[in-house]
This record gives sequence, C-alpha cells and structure tokens, in this order.
Amino acid sequence: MNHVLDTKKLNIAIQGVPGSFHHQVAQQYFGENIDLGGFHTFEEVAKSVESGTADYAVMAIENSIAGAILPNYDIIDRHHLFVFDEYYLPISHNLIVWPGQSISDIKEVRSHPMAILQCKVFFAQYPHIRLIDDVDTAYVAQVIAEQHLRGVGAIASPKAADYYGLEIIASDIQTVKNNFTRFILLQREKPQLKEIPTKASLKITIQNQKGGLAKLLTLMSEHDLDLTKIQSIPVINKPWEYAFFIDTLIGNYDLFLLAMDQIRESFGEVKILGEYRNRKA
Ligand SMILES: O=C(O)C(=O)C[C@]1(C(=O)O)C=C[C@@H](O)C=C1
Repeated sequence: MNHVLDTKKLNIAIQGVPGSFHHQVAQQYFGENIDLGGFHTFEEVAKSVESGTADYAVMAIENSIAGAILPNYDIIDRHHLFVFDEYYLPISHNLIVWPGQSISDIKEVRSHPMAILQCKVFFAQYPHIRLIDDVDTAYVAQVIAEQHLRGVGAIASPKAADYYGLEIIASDIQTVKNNFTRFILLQREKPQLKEIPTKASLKITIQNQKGGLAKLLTLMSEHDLDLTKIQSIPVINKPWEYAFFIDTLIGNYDLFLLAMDQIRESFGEVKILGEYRNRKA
C-alpha cells in the first residue's frame, strides 16, 4: 500500500501568492507536498485556521530591519490561535521588472509595506520612483508578468523573479545584507507539548499602577526569563489601558510556570499564546 497516497495533504494558510516569502517558509517547513491557501490579508489567514479550513498558518511577525508587524499579535489573540513554532528566513529583496528595462524606465515600485520599509535607503537614491504599498511582494511580480507591465517594478525574492519570468535589475537592495524575518506557525488547538519548551509568547495585561511594568519585568528576570520582545498594544474596550505582548526565552520551565502563577495571583492576566522551541541560534 502506498502510504504517501493515503495521507491527506496539509492545508497551509498564508498571506500571499506563490513566490512570496510566506510561500517559501510554508514549503521549507512543511515540504513541497502541501495545499497552499493564499489570502490577501492576515485576518483572512487567521480566520481560515480558526474555522478549521486550514490546518496551519504561517505568519510573519517581525523583521530585523523594519521591526514588528504589530497588528498580527492582536489577530492571533482575537482568533484564539496558538503559536507552536517559529522560523527565521533570510530575506533578500530585489528590484524586479518586465525584461529589457533599466532603472530610469521605472516610475513606480509596488510591494508589501514591510518590504518597502526594508529597502527605503536604496530608493532614496531614486527620487523619481514612487513607492506604493501592495498586498504582497510576489503578487506584484505576478501582475507585472500577466500584464507585461512596463515602468512598474516589484520588490521581491529571486525565487519570485524566476517563478514569474521577470528580470532582476538590482539585487540585495535591503538596507543591510543580513536581513531576517521571523515567522510564527499557528494552529487552532492548544498544542500538546512534545518536549520542554524553551520559548513562549504571552499576552499580559496588568492593572495600571506606578511601577507595574518594572514589577513585571523584575519578576520575569527573577524566574530566569529572558525577554526577546515586548510590545504594548491598546486594550480597545478600555481606553488608555495597554496589554503587553511578550516573547521570552525560558531558562527553567518550572520557574516559568511559577512566574505565570505569580503574575496571575498578584497583578495581572496572562494568556499563553504559545510555548515552543527557540529557533534562533
Ligand atoms: O510579501 C511577501 O512576500 C511576504 O511574505 C510578506 C512579508 C511580511 O509580511 O513581512 C514577509 C517577509 C518580508 O519581511 C516582507 C514581506
């Protein structure tokens, strides 16, 4: 019996079209034999996992040049999704055009806003080029290819140029060569722990009090927790109150659980969005 034919393909939700960075992560993480559900927005991605249409989602959460994709923390929270892993992808951006043009022919470059942010310094040299936000890096390459669009460039990966048969007229145009995006892997059910986690993503809401955040950070450091990220986002039904989205390395799992209990008991609410393995070398 052929076990490969017996297995149902995993349905993976991403924002973007084939050739996007999300697509690359989906393939590198789950393999090539997947059903890709491509959406225009992160909100739709989350909905498809929440409803069970997709098995898992891949979602960019922060980039080493452009910073956090803040709305995504809130999307994970509102759609009750769990983070079960993370993935760091090196990102090379390239100026991609319909073949046979030079940079002086290009009047407009469209791309994902995070990609544009990562290439601001390069485009400062070309004030004649208008930068326009679009849904996804590869989507613009697809449109250029389908419509044989001249005068318009995409910022996308070499894979996207290849996939859509376009030409790269400037390579590695991101502000620094060493550029990474951190993606998280999401699912609907609370993951079963297969090993002791070394990293966690948390939403912590504390009452507004003098020194509240300092108290929280001290407690975390006393429990061998090494914060890798902290973001505050507004609690929308309580104006001017904030929740903190925190990623932390776990030094000792028992101490981590103890810290979560102590925060809950003495000054806040804790939602564990995910416990997983730290993938950063
Ligand atoms: O547009 C794409 O190709 C994406 O996969 C999106 C995205 C992002 O959301 O940050 C992914 C990685 C890069 O940092 C730029 C864009």
